[in-house]
Amino acid sequence: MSESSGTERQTATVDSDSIEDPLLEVDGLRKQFGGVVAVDGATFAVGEGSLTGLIGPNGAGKSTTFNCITGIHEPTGGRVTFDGQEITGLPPYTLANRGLVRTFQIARELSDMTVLENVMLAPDDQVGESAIRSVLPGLRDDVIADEEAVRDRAWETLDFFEIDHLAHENAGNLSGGQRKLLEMARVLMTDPEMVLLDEPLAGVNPTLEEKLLERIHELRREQGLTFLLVEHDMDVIMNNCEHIIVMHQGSVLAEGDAEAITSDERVLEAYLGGEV
Ligand SMILES: Nc1ncnc2c1ncn2[C@@H]1O[C@H](COP(=O)(O)OP(=O)(O)OP(=O)(O)O)[C@@H](O)[C@H]1O
Repeated sequence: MSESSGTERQTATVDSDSIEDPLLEVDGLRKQFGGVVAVDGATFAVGEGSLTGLIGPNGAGKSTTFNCITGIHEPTGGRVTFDGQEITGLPPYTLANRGLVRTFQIARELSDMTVLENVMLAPDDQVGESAIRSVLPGLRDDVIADEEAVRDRAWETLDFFEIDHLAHENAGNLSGGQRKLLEMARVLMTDPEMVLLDEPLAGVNPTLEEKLLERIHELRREQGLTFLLVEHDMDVIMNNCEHIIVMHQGSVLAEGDAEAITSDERVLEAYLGGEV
């Protein structure tokens, strides 16, 4: 840093209050496992319709933050608000009914079912209650009874992700990348407003990676969906996310666009000091 500037070093920090139209707000989130404080007062917001990246060195607290938002872990402290309503500690199926979902790996028992069956069932581990109701939340009972509607919607979703040719294949036979597309198709069937993606591109080949990213951008553009993405691939984050939140040691170190983040000395220091 130049001493001659005479001013405070410019950083990428953006006050979360400055996020226009926040859909998700995380305020002072804390999660402790015994003596380990995994998340230590994380505060940030995700703008409606944005593709926001959550990054940080190994052990920064990204996955734990994710799990606290999506009802996998109960936070030790702090508050999570979605669409203006507090959702702190609510279970995944309640969140899914409100429009906040995350992708899940295809469970072992679903591997023996076909791709179409997987999509028609939707993630009942996520939504719970009636599988059919989970597929199309908010529909009237008489409509829910119409399995054909669910089937049509399932085919449309498979077509959108270009895995309709795999409809009758067992999910267990898919490649890693095809599984990721199926996981996305399953959450899309719940008609979400916001999707949280934890490492959606891990083990995905470049062709399918491009396809998945294209679909994410299309869903934002055409349906106004909001995405929060945890991803270790920096190129993916920098090239696709308009807003990036950097976590370090359980709290938010900096946030801003790719240019601001890559020129923030504290971010570079955090990564150099970490194991990345
Ligand atoms: N269930 C748990 N029990 C005890 N400690 C945990 C648990 N889950 C996470 N931790 C600890 O909390 C800290 C944050 O972990 P977390 O997995 O959230 O970080 P991360 O940023 O997602 O890391 P990575 O990029 O390596 O996945 C780490 O020190 C981790 O060892």
